[in-house]
Amino acid sequence: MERLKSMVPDTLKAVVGASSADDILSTSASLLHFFLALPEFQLMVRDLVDPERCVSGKNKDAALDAKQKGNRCFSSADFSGALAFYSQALIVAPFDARDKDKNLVSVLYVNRAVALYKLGFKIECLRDCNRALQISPGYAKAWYWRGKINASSENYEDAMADLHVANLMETSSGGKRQIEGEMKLLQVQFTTTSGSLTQHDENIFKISDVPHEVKVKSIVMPHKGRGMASTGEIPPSYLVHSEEPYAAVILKNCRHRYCHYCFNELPVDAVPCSFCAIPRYCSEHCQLKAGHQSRNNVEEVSLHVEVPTEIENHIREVTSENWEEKIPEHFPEHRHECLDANWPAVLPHEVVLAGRVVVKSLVQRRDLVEIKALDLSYSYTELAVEVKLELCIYAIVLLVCLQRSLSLDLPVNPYFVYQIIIIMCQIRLNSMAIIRMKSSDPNTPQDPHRKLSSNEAASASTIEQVSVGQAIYAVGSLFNHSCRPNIHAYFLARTLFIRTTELVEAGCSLELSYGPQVGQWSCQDRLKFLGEKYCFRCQCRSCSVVNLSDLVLSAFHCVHPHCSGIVLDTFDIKSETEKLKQSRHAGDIYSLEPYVQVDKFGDLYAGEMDHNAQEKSYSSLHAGVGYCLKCGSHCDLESSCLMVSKALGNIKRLQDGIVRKELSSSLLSNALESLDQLRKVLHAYNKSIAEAEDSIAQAFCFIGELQCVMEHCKSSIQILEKLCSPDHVVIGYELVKLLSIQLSLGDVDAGETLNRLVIIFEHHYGSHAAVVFPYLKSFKREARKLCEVEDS
Ligand SMILES: C[S@@+](CC[C@H](N)C(=O)[O-])C[C@H]1O[C@@H](n2cnc3c(N)ncnc32)[C@H](O)[C@@H]1O
Repeated sequence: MERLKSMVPDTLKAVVGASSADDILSTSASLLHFFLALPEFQLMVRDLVDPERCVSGKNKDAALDAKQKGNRCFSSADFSGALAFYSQALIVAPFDARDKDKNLVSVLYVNRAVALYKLGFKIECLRDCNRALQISPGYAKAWYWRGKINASSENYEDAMADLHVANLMETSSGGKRQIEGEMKLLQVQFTTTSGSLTQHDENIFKISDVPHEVKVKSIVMPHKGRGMASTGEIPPSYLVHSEEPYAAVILKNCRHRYCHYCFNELPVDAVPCSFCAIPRYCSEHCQLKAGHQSRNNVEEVSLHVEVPTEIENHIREVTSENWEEKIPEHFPEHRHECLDANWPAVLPHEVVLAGRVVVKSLVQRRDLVEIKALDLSYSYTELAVEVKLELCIYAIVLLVCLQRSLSLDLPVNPYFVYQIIIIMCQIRLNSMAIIRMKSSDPNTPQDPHRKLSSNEAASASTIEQVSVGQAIYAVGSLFNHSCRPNIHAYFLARTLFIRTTELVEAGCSLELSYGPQVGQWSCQDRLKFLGEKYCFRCQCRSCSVVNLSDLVLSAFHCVHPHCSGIVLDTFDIKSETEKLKQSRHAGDIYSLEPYVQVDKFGDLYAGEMDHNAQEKSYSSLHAGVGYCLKCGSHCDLESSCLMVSKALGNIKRLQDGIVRKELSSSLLSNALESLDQLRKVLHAYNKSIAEAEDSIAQAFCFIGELQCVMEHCKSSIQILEKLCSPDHVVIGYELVKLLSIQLSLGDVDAGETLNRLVIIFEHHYGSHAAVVFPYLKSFKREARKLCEVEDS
């Protein structure tokens, strides 16, 4: 991209930079004309679409090489290593390649099944045996291992039938003897009351919670454009919206860990795309939904002997592809991208997402005259020159790639470039990051029934949110932003869910947070982020009134230790004064009374005032730079700032020590001293203190001093409760940490923490709380045990 950008002549760059939304068509024409005549551009596009140069193509030699490495690991009993190499081989193995006389993919599935068997992954082993048999129904080894795994799961009837088929298919006498030995053993164990190893796909969520009757409608709001509002009163925790994405794409750094369709964590028996070496799916179900087609090169089974009907039925049942299950009409997102093309692997994920939107729109309209995908707002004119140039170039590259890799006759003309630019601008403004909770995903190997104990519990239970995908939701995009939202959005698989977090009155707008929230970011930072990322100046109420959180987030303490007043520096006081000018509600300022001398503002808010009175009051606030807003005492901000920066330096060194796993006692004692200093000079609710408390808690966790971890964790939560609110979802995340420590310590307060945690999570995730946080179950079990011990 940088090379292409640098080739654009300055005059053309200037035209693009100065272009407005109305000029996109003419700018597209000039740029397209320039690039189509540029040999470097043609070379680059050829690399992106040429199957010969494709990095994402299948490669038999690489597959055989990985298989051999897997075999070596297996021989030395390194089954995890073998599993990894067989999985790697499956990703690059061409679907029709042969290994000696067998289909290579089936061989690899069976090899992986055996490694999974050795590692105790029963369901995964069975699934891999089935996959091998669906490609090669006559593969004796696959039947044999299917029999073994069914037998070990006490599924004797199936096991016997599998071994019977294995024996029929096996051609070597040694092999037959082994199978017969196994059958004899099984005969002894055989019981008809077998527990069946049911094959279910755990990665597909069964969503029982559907939105209640619709209580939302689209409205047009002053300064915010379209938005969504309630039609009647909506209770808290009410599911107001759920939606599948118009199009979605996985982030590049998540390709190896998450399913490319549903974005859940991949199981150990992930299924690769049969045609290219990039996507991995958690199941055939996801693979099919992403656009995979049923295979027609399945091998024939030829049985030379008479077999009983039940065995014939068993073979048919196991080997027939179970892909005919009813899948709702769905656009195959990945299908057009995997015809040996490089571009989906190489171009940024937003560009691939734009490609998916374009193709879906074309396929749905069934004509190639116009792409009219989404009716979403976008910004172009306000974008920086470099951003505009990049968008235009990517649109041209994408169009040419789509034209060459699709069998559709897609015209490469300025009008199409223009439409793709608009789609890219819509994606910039409206796409949502699909989030997963790290270490709390329902499909992580973490066992939700495991006992929480020792300092492992303390360190493992930090909730981290990870962006795994980017998606466009047609209706979800209409919800506007508020820095104090009244709805909460989250994802299960690809589905977006939106729930109220408070009682919403009839006609009230429903607004979620695009990222920055009161208590987490300062007002200035929120405005900056929203301006840069979404091109708007936030008009939510929280940005126009004075909030305690905005005042204290980075404030200093009054020089009098017992005064709770706030001392602001120039930067904060300027912006807060600006808000005061806008404020017309006395209540906004009176609620700050414990921290600010309200009398100073007098009747400022009691309605319309004369200009001089306003000026006088504001200037008295201006005079407060470095002065306590409550008692007026002066604070030497210069020396305070120096002290804070030194103390924060020590906290940073402690954090680095934790990351490097090198924690000396001097690092910890310096950090504790620094925390004391921060407490002296910063306001009691300053966010830096909460962060320092948290880092120190982590350090104590590292050395196993759980009592200290608990104390610092509680202190951090107390500050966050003031900054956000006691029932904010981030408090829930912090309570997870505290609870796991309390459980490890056998602290009886754990029950109370658990109750708070459950209330917060159910408030934000409703009946999905247990799916999003599967370990809630083990927390409940542990807390119950603790209470029983206490009672007895
Ligand atoms: C995802 S869209 C929301 C729907 C949009 N209002 C529409 O008419 O399509 C985001 C855009 O809505 C507007 N918007 C959303 N929240 C806003 C807020 N708090 N203040 C001002 N504008 C807002 C901005 O123009 C922003 O770029």
